[in-house]
Amino acid sequence: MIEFNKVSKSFWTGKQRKVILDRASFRVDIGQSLGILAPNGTGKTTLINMMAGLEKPDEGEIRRTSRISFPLGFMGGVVNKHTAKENSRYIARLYSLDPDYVEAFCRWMSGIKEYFDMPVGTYSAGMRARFTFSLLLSLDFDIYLIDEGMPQTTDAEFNRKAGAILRERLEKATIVVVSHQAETLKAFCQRAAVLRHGQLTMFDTLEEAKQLYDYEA
Ligand SMILES: Nc1ncnc2c1ncn2[C@@H]1O[C@H](COP(=O)(O)OP(=O)(O)OP(=O)(O)O)[C@@H](O)[C@H]1O
Repeated sequence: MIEFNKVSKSFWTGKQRKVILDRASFRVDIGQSLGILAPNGTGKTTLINMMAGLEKPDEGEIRRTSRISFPLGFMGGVVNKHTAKENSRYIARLYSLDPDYVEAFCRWMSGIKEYFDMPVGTYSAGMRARFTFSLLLSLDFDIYLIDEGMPQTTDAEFNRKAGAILRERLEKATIVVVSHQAETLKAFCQRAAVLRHGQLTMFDTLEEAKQLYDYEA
């Protein structure tokens, strides 16, 4: 479970205060995958980072009682001068998992072949996306946090494998996806919300959330 209790977050740009959350309260429950709609630049990444514990609120409290992932695509724990093999084994140890398993899973899932044994700094954007997505799925979380949907890769074999693994995970895990478009959220969420004016408004269906979102736009 992730619970935001009267959470406020804003940034001072030098000219104005950019409000992301204004005493917002809401909960993400296990078993209820949530899609959050928000226009670009309104705070999707900040919100996901706060859920992950990477950013602190200015005020209020965030309670996290489950195993919550880092955001998909977050490269904070990945060292560019090390290979995918080294990175995956190191991160496995951080999460007290078997390094052989995590390495083998990522090697198979990412499909980046000999690049798996080359420094991450030499990868194309697509290879990075495939590696970080594999890394996320190799670790066991109750809630997976995803910023703007799945990595866009042109590799059909990877997309097929990733889709299958994700569907399998969805049976057990909960996913929180933030996006500026409803289409991205369709495949994942049971509930939906709209981030606007510093509040997260919850809806039972994506269709209802989309109506408010489209109306505001
Ligand atoms: N550290 C910071 N200092 C000042 N402003 C910030 C900071 N971090 C984010 N912002 C501003 O806060 C707003 C929300 O940023 P955020 O990256 O969370 O939005 P987003 O919805 O994910 O954006 P995008 O869709 O463009 O990725 C933006 O206007 C951004 O410029």
